[in-house]
Amino acid sequence: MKIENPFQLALKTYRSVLFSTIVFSVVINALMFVGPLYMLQVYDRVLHSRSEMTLIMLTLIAVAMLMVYGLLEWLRSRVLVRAGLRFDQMISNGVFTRVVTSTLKQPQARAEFALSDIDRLREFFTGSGLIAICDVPWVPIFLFVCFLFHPLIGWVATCGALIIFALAIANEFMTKKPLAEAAGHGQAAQHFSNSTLQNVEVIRALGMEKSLRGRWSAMHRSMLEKQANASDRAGGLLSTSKFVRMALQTLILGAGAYLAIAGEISPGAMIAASIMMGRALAPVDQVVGQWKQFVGARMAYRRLSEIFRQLPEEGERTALPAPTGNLTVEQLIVAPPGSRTPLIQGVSFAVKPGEAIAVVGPSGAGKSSLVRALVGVWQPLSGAIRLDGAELQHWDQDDLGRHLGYLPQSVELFAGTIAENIARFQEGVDAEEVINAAKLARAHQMIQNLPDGYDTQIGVGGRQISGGQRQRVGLARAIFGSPALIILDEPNSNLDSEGEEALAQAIAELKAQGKAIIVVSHKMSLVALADKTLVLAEGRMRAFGPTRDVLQPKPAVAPAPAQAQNNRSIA
Ligand SMILES: Nc1ncnc2c1ncn2[C@@H]1O[C@H](COP(=O)(O)OP(=O)(O)OP(=O)(O)O)[C@@H](O)[C@H]1O
Repeated sequence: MKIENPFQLALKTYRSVLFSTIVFSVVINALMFVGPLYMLQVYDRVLHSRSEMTLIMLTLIAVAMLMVYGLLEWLRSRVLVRAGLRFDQMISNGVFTRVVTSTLKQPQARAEFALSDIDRLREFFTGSGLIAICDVPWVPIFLFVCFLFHPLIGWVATCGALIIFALAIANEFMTKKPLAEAAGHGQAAQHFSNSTLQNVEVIRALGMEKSLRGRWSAMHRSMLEKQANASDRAGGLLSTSKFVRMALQTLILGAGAYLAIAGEISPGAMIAASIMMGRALAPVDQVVGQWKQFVGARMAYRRLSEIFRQLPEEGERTALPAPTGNLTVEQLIVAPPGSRTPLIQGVSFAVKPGEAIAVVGPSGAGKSSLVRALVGVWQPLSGAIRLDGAELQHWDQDDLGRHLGYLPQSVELFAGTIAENIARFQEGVDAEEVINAAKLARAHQMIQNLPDGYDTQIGVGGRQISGGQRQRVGLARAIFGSPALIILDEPNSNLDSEGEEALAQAIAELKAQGKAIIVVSHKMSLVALADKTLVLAEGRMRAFGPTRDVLQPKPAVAPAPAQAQNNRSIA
């Protein structure tokens, strides 16, 4: 049996809403007859009989029915808005997860726009777009009534509706391509500006503003040109359809007057026919007016279907017992997402609880690439990474994350307070847990010295604290929740000697607690703490064994004792 994804399920639940929208639309459209019927009665009956009582009664009935009409419109919009919220609730988490996964797997795919696609689709469903479509089936009914008045009136109205519809189709064909291109250029420009603005300080300091602005403005201009192209094409058609609508109102009254003079219809029918034609053309007009929204919603629907198709729902994974920190890596080959060119080739090693391993090697050796695979961010091309015997892919990613401590090279903190960052933004976390992690990371005192302590807002990317402070908070975040395996990618790159000393103490304490630790570092002070060392060069494992054995016999890697100061660099 084919399992439906959350998007298909959400669309399915929308069907019942669609049904009630159709029911509402039926009654609302039936009430559209109130206006023409009222005019017919007033012109052909009341004006002849001059009965004020009849006029008052008719008017009261008409007003009462129009009140029902207003009430139903209000109810319909309430039902749709609520359904829209439900639709959003059903898919937004799924979309967010897929955007994260897709961005990891194919960063160039710009999956983040799927998040605004949810709004676009919801707005279409809850706004006038869907209502316009539900009203379209009424067009033939209203036209039929026009024919009942007189075939000539029916034909004028039908031709009018056909011309307006044909203009809308022509509009779609002529603007589809430039509008899609404009959307593509617009997204590229937005993506570029979003990522560029994250580095405003460098832009200003290095005088890069002009060149980057030039790049952005070229993308922005391309979007505008395509949009202008679409608007140019649509402009002529829009004014033609406006003219057609106005001309039709005149023509129908003219045709009605002609038929009234000829005695074929009553003057009341002439006015009623004009109103009826207005009703018949209204949904056509609405569909034409909503066309852009409709096209946008269709594109959003396609993109969302695609992202759900490409990244199917992952079945519930069997919950594995908490790991002790036994990591084994076997013949690992790793390539970055979307590539088959390996950056890591044939790496094998193991780390046990209570053991620390240092990963060393020159710049570009593949140390961070290895770490990305070890934390499950990059998938191995072949080989295996096992945590307590279970391959990383067999873990639920969130579950795995709780047992992993990871400090990336660039730290990557998020806008929020220090406490929120240390607690990995989990809700309902005990403050003591946060403080314990900070104490273990030797960051407690530093945090206390900040203006608002643990409640200090650190801004986007943690820019409001220093690089060294970021690294200490990042370490506290890595060890929050007492993970079994802790992987630190150059954790001391921004630390002063006091910070390095604190880091060494933290690592020693974590080791004593039985944590398995992997540290990437260029600094001897940290490598010396490791029980074993893995030497990487050009993505390959050059050596692996007890730190003393790996570093001592090779003077090229471990300099002579006279130079072996704590802070010297290796590799
Ligand atoms: N996302 C990526 N896509 C393609 N190639 C990448 C990607 N990330 C890294 N590389 C390449 O992989 C190689 C290893 O990079 P990596 O960051 O793993 O090195 P490293 O040993 O951590 O270096 P450093 O000590 O300077 O941090 C480099 O040649 C780099 O260009």
